[in-house]
Amino acid sequence: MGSYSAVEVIAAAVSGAHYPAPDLDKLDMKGSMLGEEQPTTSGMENGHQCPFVIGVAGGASSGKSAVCKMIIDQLCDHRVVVVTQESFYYGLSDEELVHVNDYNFDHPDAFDMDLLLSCMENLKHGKSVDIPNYNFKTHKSVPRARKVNPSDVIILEGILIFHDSRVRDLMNMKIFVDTDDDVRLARRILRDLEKGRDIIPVLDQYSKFVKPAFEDFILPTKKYADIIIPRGADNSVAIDLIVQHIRTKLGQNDLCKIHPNLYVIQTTYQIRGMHTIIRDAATTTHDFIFYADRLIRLVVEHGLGHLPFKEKQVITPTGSVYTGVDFSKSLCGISVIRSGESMENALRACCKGIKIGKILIHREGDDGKQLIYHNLPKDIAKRHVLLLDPILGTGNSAVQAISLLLEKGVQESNIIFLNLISAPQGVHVVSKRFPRVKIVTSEIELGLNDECRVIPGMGEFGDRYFGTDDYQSSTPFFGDAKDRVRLL
Ligand SMILES: Nc1ncnc2c1ncn2[C@@H]1O[C@H](COP(=O)(O)OP(=O)(O)O)[C@@H](O)[C@H]1O
Ligand SMILES: Nc1ccn([C@@H]2O[C@H](COP(=O)(O)O)[C@@H](O)[C@H]2O)c(=O)n1
Ligand SMILES: [Mg+2]
Repeated sequence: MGSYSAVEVIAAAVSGAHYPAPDLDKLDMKGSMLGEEQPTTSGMENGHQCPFVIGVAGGASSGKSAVCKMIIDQLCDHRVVVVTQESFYYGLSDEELVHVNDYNFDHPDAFDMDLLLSCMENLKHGKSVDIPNYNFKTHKSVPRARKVNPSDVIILEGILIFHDSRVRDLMNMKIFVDTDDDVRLARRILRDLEKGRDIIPVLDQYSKFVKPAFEDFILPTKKYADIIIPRGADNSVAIDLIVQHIRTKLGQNDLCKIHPNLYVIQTTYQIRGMHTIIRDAATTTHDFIFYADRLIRLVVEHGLGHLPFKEKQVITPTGSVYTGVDFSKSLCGISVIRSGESMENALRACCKGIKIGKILIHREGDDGKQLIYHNLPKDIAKRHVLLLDPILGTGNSAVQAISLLLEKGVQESNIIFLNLISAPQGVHVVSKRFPRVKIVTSEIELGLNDECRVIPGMGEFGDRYFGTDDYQSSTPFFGDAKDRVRLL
């Protein structure tokens, strides 16, 4: 079969859109092409900020490069660099070149992993590196190395990038692109024929080396993946979730460094999944309450972990001594009416019989706030206070509420402000004014829009939780929600 007709036949067999694979060796942050040295503009050298390292593994032609390109495109406001394992192929000796068809490019020994590791360690420590420039036609590294400067995100991509545990250990997130064998073979044939190779040696290489190496070395590394992406670049939902996770990590690291009293609970895909539901405008009141309650409970538990404790010993039913801790008893909750009231049940569920006071702050225009009502425990000055409000936006309500608590004699360091989402602006305002107040949140937002609303946000929390929003007003109320609405 001539190569032209083979291409035609195979092209017809490969379904779906054709994603032009970027030349990742030449691709750098924000999709720009490399070649020239990049300027280093971040605070890497001073104070060295550790980059977020993502490993992307998968069979040859599974779509690793296409997935990387999608991640880079979506992370457009962060500096991203891609390092491909292919750059670290050992060059072939003259002897090996004569028998190139017998050379196994899919075996772990084909790569100089020590050099890859040292480049990665330097990048992680904020140093620029020279990445070899491998040529697929000559099977040798060409002299002009690629200079790569440290970045916010480093993507390490390659068929066997999870094979070496030393390299795996450098990764903050491991992705395996899981694409059907036939699709990978079809894409590979197309790609190699386009490169000018002949079909017979391409198929020979596949059956002799590529397929066995996939089964023996690549597929067994799938177990190390944190995320497995079926269908590669076609799976935009998986890629969106990955990008959101990276954004959260990058954003929250910076903010937590600036504000040591900001605590963002460790994210998991459960937590991201719950956020996805409660942020979705189409979510019913019933589901909104259910998932908001689950998240609130996590935030409350985390907040309680910041309370002081005394060591306590107990005798277990086996007669042994268990040395544990005793919870702080001088505690109360204060909810900011009305959305903060949604957090009261979780607090009561965690702290039996806890006193909960209330503060009502009226919003005047976009940033003016007026305190119009409060009902606080009389002995509040002696207590640790868990201040409850699910959304920290501009920080104006929080400042009003915390100012009142301080007026009543509460010590600043005894206040823990619990919320579900925090805008960086609000965190700055509260932390600057009250540096000893702890803020515990489950996600940091992108920011505020022109109307001072949190984005991406989740809309008017109180309305969505108590079922009084227009969008969901026709939704029937269920159990707790109905009672809570009536209580208002
Ligand atoms: N989802 C997809 N649908 C169709 N073609 C794809 C898709 N993902 C990748 N391709 C094509 O398959 C080939 C191999 O993709 P690439 O991303 O380079 O894979 P890898 O980096 O894993 O070898 C490229 O020609 C690319 O255009
Ligand atoms: N000189 C070479 C070097 C490597 N290969 C093949 O490339 C594949 C890995 O690259 P992907 O982008 O597809 O992950 C691997 O299967 C090698 O066989 C080659 O053909 N020639
Ligand atoms: Mg590739």
